[in-house]
Amino acid sequence: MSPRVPRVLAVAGTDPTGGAGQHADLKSIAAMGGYGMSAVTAVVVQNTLGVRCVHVPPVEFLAAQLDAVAEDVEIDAVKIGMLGSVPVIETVTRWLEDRRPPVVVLDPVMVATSGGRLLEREAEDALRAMLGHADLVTPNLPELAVLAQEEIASSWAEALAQGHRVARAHGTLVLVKGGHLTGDRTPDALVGPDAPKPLVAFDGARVPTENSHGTGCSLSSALATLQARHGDWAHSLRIAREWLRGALERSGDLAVGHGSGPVHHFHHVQDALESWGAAPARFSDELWAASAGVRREIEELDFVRGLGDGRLEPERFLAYLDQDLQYLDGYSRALTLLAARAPDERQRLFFAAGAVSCTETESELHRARLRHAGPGAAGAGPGEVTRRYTSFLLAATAAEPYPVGLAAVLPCFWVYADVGRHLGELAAAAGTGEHPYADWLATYADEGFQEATRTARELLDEAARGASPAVRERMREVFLEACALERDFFAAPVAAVRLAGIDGIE
Ligand SMILES: Nc1ncnc2c1ncn2[C@@H]1O[C@H](COP(=O)(O)OP(=O)(O)OP(=O)(O)O)[C@@H](O)[C@H]1O
Ligand SMILES: Cc1ncc(CO)c(N)n1
Repeated sequence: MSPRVPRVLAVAGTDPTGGAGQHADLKSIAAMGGYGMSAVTAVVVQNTLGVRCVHVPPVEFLAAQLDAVAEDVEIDAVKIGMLGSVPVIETVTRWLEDRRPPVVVLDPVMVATSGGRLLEREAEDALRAMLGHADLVTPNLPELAVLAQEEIASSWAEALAQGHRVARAHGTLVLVKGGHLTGDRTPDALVGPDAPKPLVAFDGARVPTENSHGTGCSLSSALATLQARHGDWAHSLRIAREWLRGALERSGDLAVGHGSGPVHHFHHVQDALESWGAAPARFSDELWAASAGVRREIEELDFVRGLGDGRLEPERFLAYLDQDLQYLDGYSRALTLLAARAPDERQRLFFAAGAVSCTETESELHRARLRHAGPGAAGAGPGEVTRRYTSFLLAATAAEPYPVGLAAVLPCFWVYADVGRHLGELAAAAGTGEHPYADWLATYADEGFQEATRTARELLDEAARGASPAVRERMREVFLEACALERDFFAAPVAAVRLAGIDGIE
């Protein structure tokens, strides 16, 4: 009877960044409902950018690991990955001869996705000689060519024919994988020794991502696990492919490394966690936490305290409003640029509406105040911080990737909404009588503004999910830069008024 939770052993090398090798195997085995175990063949110093060096422990040590597992645990399937050298191949072969588990999947690892050899060239013959021990061999196209001792197939039809020659020569099943084909399809097919026609073939559109570190390891260990449970290779391949597609599509949820990143092995578990009410980890939460220091500095500014308790001198407030009006002009243009670049109608409308509201509602409030204060209240041109902040916004929204533009405009929503909420509390605490800035405070504490802030945050999280690690890093930088500019902006009117030497301020 097939075990409900198959016990699957990965015999493979390591990847300290967790995306390939036995780390990917253990995650994939667990993701497919198996119990994962691992014996180390080689300790590999690598990351998502490349392989740095390889240490092969004495083979006696590997043999002892294999025996320790087999003497204690009934192994339902084994997945063999990186072997590296002839003595390692011979050790694993001897173990298979003695204690072969019912399912053996061999991924003939030769070169990492990131480049870097993982099999010595002189070990290729020994690896070929081992193929007959496997039920299924899962080479990528360059590995298939080495096994066939032929040129790399340049079309899918050639790859299938080559797969059949390897299957026939070694009496095993071969999974011919199209991951290395050029073009937008990634077909996979199972080819047996008896006929060139595949036993089963699947096709699918290539997932547009650079995050393919460890896909081969992940697919082969998922297949070993599913096969131990179902005993049907075609069915196992169908499920494994569907899962791997999700793992590739959701790889952007992970922010791991600067090169070809890992796939998200547990994307389905993340969905389950969210459906159980576990708070999803949001990229915006990370950014918010990183900005805590700057936000504290904002709350401690004289200007902000005075605005909250109503004691702020009117001159300071007018100097601030004057700059804010000019700032809003730039901000509105930045939102318009984002609207033009938005990938869908919802986002386009959101930013276009934001641009309108900025110019009409908020600016009107400012103008009314400035008019009320009489001639001379409006200063000359934009101050240094106003100029710096608006130039930064326009550059980010016009010339950087769209998600980076989103990160640049978000603090103006979010920090303001947060300061507005904080000011509301200060105003309530100050309590008595008419608050001189009540109408102004109300705009930012307003539910409509808070709602717009929530939407802008959701859009940023959505964009971050599809972004590369490099773009996410840039989003983080730009978000923090915008928060620092918010702080400088709140601090500027005091500085400017001081510089102008207006009486009664110091
Ligand atoms: N961008 C992609 N979109 C969809 N499927 C992909 C993509 N990249 C890889 N795959 C699938 O992943 C599986 C393994 O791919 P591939 O042939 O590239 O393995 P590999 O080179 O052995 O991987 P690695 O060396 O990274 O472990 C195949 O089923 C392939 O179709
Ligand atoms: C240890 C190990 N095995 C396999 C691969 C192939 O991706 C890798 N990069 N590292």
